[in-house]
Amino acid sequence: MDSNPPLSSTYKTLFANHPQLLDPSRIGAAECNLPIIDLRDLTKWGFFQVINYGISHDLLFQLRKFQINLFREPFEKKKKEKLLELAPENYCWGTPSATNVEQLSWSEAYHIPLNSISESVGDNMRKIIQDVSNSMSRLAHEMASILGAELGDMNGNYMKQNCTCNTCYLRLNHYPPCQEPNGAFGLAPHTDSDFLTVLYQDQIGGLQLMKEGRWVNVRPNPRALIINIGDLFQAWSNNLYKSVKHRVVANSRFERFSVAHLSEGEPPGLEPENLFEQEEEKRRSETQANNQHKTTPTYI
Ligand SMILES: O=C(O)CCC(=O)C(=O)O
Ligand SMILES: [Fe+2]
Repeated sequence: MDSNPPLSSTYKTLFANHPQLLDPSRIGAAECNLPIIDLRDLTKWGFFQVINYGISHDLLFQLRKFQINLFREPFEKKKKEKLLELAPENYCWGTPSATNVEQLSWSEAYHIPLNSISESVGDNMRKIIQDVSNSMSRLAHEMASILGAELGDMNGNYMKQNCTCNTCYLRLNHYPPCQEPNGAFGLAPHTDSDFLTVLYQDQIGGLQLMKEGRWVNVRPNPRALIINIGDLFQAWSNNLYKSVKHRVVANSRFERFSVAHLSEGEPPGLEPENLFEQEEEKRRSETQANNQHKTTPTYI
């Protein structure tokens, strides 16, 4: 017995009445390859780039201009004055506890807790920081919900519940040129302690990450933002996603700027303003433990 329905016999007359439909060219179309998303890449790398992320280049450029002007202020002013109306601890430079070059970060940074922005920063700047951080938070949540779907968290609920603006901050990084003969780290090796980091870097390069036991350079892409998995996400995903060790090498000729949006979770009993101090501390101890990886990097 035929298992197909009687399509031919039923619709024979329909076709017979419309012979023009039988021209085979009417069903022709060009061939295309659908984009392939290799989910294994996401679990292997821990770092990836996104494009068309829905944040205007103009907005990011305004933030970059502000960032450059901010770091151009005299050092004494940055050290003593509340330039962003933030506490002096929100500005940091070098690595006060370093006892050797391997532990040193040749950089300065502003940590901006996102919950305090509204009261603190001057109007124009506040708007730019708020717009960038809102957009980056939205992007982080979107990515978390895509990645979380693999783990059965269909709406990114975990991150929604645990990472709020109370626990997130922007870190403005500046890496001055370093002419010391033996080179230096702009940022000593570390993993990010947060859930997910969104990074906006300039085109100078210097970010390196650990891949299969070797350091590799990340080639900057002007169209892309970088997303990386933090320790919290690794733990929550039961090690499916990896919080990958990374560092920045200092450049002897050019300064470099980057902005990191960090989505911390709310650890019980820890005040948000202590989060970045905790992260600095974590970096310091990691630097001491991990410098055996100082090998020549290759580009990826
Ligand atoms: O500046 C960079 O490229 C990386 C910054 C970074 O790793 C961080 O702020 O945690
Ligand atoms: Fe980092």
